[in-house]
Amino acid sequence: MKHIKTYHSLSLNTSYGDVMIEGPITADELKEYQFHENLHAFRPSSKQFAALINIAKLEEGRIIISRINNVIVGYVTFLYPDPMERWSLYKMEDLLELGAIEVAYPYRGIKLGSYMLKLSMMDSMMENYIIISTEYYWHWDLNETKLSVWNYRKIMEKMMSAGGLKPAPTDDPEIISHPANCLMVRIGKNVPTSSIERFDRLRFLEKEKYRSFRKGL
Ligand SMILES: CC(=O)SCCNC(=O)CCNC(=O)[C@H](O)C(C)(C)COP(=O)(O)OP(=O)(O)OC[C@H]1O[C@@H](n2cnc3c(N)ncnc32)[C@H](O)[C@@H]1OP(=O)(O)O
Repeated sequence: MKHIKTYHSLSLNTSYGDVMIEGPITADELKEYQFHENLHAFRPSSKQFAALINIAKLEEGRIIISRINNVIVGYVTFLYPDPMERWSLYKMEDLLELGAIEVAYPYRGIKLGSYMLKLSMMDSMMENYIIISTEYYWHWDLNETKLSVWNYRKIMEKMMSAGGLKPAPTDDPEIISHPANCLMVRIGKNVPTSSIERFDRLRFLEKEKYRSFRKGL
């Protein structure tokens, strides 16, 4: 599969001034910018910036950013699921994971997350992918926001729906270990039925396992 990346951008007028939402951004372009020090929800900001640069270099990797002048204040990543994870079991070339989305603390609640997802889907290539996002409440910034898991889950659902991702059932043990966790999915218009069927099996691997135990019964 050829992963064609087409750049899109939009400018948002906010109380913090104009914010440029743009991407997919190349690794060289990323290196031209500063990374806001408050982008540390997943790991220290310098390490996260280095991770983003590496993702941008991947053939399938996509980085969409929110930028004020030359400072990156938000980002979203798309790449193949981690080879250690269930979602890479069938090595589906048309299955991408929304790996992480983050907006620096002072700039939250002004729709940057929603707009980054909207912009991500403007590239018609995204219609060729199944996009997943695994939502685990232990990845959420409950400390800084002081929100309950359920209110945080509401934010995630609203924001993800801006990119067309919707909660979808699965029997993944980690996801079903807490009712606020969920799998979010967007199936592009050009995804073939064979991929959708393979993805359905992937969502319900436990069922598959029991079916194979029953062989001959
Ligand atoms: C796959 C993963 O990455 S899971 C982990 C997700 N990332 C994190 O938790 C990292 C820390 N959190 C963040 O960076 C941000 O809070 C994000 C990325 C979750 C949300 O980004 P934002 O730009 O603030 O989201 P955005 O402004 O688009 O808000 C989406 C909706 O939630 C609402 N919302 C956002 N923050 C709050 C809040 N603190 N309280 C109540 N509602 C809120 C918005 O009003 C909006 O609702 P609306 O569409 O009805 O107006």
